[in-house]
Amino acid sequence: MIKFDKVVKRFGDLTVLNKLDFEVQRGEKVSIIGPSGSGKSTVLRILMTLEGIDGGVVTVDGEPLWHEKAPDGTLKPASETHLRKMRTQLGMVFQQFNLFPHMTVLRNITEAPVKVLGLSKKEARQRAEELLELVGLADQAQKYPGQLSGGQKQRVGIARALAMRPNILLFDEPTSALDPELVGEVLNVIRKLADEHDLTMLLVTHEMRFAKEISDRVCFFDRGRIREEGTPEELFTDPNEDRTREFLAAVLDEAPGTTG
Ligand SMILES: Nc1ncnc2c1ncn2[C@@H]1O[C@H](COP(=O)(O)OP(=O)(O)OP(=O)(O)O)[C@@H](O)[C@H]1O
Repeated sequence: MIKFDKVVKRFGDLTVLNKLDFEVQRGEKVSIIGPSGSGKSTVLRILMTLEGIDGGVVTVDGEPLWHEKAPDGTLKPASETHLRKMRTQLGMVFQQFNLFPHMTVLRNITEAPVKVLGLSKKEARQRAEELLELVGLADQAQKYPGQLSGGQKQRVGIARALAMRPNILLFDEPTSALDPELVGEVLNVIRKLADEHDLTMLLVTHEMRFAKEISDRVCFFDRGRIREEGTPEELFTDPNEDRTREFLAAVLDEAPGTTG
């Protein structure tokens, strides 16, 4: 469903992704863990077409994301039309929620389906109401984001991403801006999605216990490459690489209550 083939990403002199090879199968739930600055969020931002690439090819559901096939079969840089089309396959849940503060919860969720997918207001509203039910916020539709707790805002963020019916859902540290007592309610919603839907999910997280619980596979990122990957049992219980072991020891030591 997702393939990074020798992908290079630079910011000025800094090479953030260094010929990254990475794949996610359809329906797979994959977590990315790793030290700060290792390029985890950049992978999601590239998929969301928020950042371009400097080398290699990214493929989503068999089609190049940042390229288009020319008539002679070669790849040329993607047009805005191609990017817009590809973008509809992906939804993203952001660390800082990114809700529109001047719109009600309902409008936050209906806006893109109406504007981008061309749904009627009625259809979009019906879809939004179902999703608010799913995330446990059916009674908050007319509130503004400023009237909600962080956990509620993030659940709206999840409903908003799902309203576009993406095939792939990306989570960028969805609980790291939340007070500890609000983390659980957001993780419960993500857990429910993982259990009940065949969405492909890619999650960047510092919640080690959660990554262990919901992932089919965990990838340890270090300096723009996958240093080690495996099932949660393999990676958390018996990592092969010293670097993985050091990282896990440090994070598990730092916050045993949330990461253990
Ligand atoms: N727009 C940008 N301009 C310049 N440098 C950037 C930009 N975005 C990210 N970087 C740098 O790229 C590197 C990787 O960033 P990225 O956000 O992908 O890391 P990360 O692994 O998600 O880290 P964290 O866990 O702290 O969020 C960092 O050194 C960051 O400072």
